[in-house]
Amino acid sequence: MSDGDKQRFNSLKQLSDLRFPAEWHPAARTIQRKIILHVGPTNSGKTYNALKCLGSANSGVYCGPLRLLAHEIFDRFNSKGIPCNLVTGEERRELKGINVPLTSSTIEMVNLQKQVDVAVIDEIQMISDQQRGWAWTQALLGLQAKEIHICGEPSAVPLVKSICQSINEDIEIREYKRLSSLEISQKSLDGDLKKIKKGDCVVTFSRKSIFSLKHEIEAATGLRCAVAYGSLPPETRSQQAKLFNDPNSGFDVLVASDAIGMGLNLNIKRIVFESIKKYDGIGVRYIPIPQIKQIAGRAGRFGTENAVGEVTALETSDLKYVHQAMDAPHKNLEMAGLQPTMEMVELFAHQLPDVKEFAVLLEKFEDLARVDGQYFLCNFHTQKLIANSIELIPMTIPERFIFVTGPINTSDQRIMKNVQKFAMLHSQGKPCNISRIVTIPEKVPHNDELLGDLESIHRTLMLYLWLR
Ligand SMILES: Nc1ncnc2c1ncn2[C@@H]1O[C@H](COP(=O)(O)OP(=O)(O)OP(=O)(O)O)[C@@H](O)[C@H]1O
Ligand SMILES: [Mg+2]
Repeated sequence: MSDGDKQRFNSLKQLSDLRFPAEWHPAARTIQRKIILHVGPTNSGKTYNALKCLGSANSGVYCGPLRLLAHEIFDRFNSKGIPCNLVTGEERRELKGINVPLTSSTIEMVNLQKQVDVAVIDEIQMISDQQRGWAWTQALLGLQAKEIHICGEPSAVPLVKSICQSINEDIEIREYKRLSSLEISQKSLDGDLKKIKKGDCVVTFSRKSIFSLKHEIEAATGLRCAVAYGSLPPETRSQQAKLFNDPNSGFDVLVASDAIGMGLNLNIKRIVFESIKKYDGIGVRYIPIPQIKQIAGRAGRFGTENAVGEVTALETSDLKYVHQAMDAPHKNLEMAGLQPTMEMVELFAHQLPDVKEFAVLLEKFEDLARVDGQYFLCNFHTQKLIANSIELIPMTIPERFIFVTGPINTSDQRIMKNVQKFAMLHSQGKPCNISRIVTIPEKVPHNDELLGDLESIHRTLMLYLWLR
């Protein structure tokens, strides 16, 4: 290796050194922050209590995992007469002409430059998520708040404690118990859909089976079913949840995927697992234990006639796994995610002028990056797929970074094509006429394929708003 090469290698190693992420946020390090961790099972009032502190603050921010939740908190505060703004990747709603003390935000979009009295970080266990974990780490290390309320599962306690210790911050732990009891049934439904009753939420893991189950249950019981699954737009999901919760809507059963695990207010009496396996992009696997617990925990709702929740399975063979999962002790999280900032990637790229492809650049960063034992580098898998699809379109590194970190479902080929169209227009400096890119169908979709098209159109519109 020549001296020049050595120097360049050292400089690359330095630029990809992620061992001290707390130092990325010098302003937060100058504030004496008080950290309160609210932990407990699903439906134990963690978020409720954290929001009570936020509601009485002079200034504050809520950081949530989903657009749906950010909206719900925004609505909740404003309807109580506490002015609150909304900031998500797709949408900004800012109340004009008055002093607005609060902001409800999706965690990736939270403003770390602003000083506030109180911040809430919800669903902290997501800090270990392979793709999105970095956003929780960033909020935890970077929020300039005098008081930070963190809510989540007990599995996150040792990791959050250890991160706080590493930055010399004290942490107070408040433990919660479920507000309603939860019974795991000894009997399955013996495969008989006729046994589905009002207040049941039937859980299955593919869109196809959600709709076929809905039709089968409606035929077998005469009850009408609302649906909720991941690629259903958040507004529709919340409208379906409202139908199910309203005893007079005529929709008495919910057929849903794991999308009910977070963010929806649901009045479920009993969770019925129709399936306990899911295709994860590679193979069919058992649903992980923490997820079974989170979904099951949705049964039973404090202060309603469904105060005691029940959990069962459609098939006897699946009920055994549900029991095992519910009895299993929780496993502590070990590492928090990190993602380099755009500036870091840009400086890194300057040292490698010969590397033209952005995906290769990301790969080199991944190879060289060093992290401390309690952190990991979030994977660049989707970023690399997006980078490859727009590789031939001329753009600067920061522009590429915006595209590759966008909310893009890379398994949807239609949206991947539209990403290229957006990138092309941007690169040519042309305005984007969205009605030329998507056409909203006039008729309600009546089959699986048309429904898939509609979901793609929605994703494209959301990406358009995000890029705007
Ligand atoms: N003290 C209380 N008084 C009235 N309602 C409450 C109280 N505590 C919680 N609730 C209600 O109970 C429900 C569950 O509370 P919350 O959403 O805070 O639970 P959580 O522990 O955050 O659950 P999850 O893990 O699902 O996020 C909510 O509808 C909430 O408004
Ligand atoms: Mg909560």
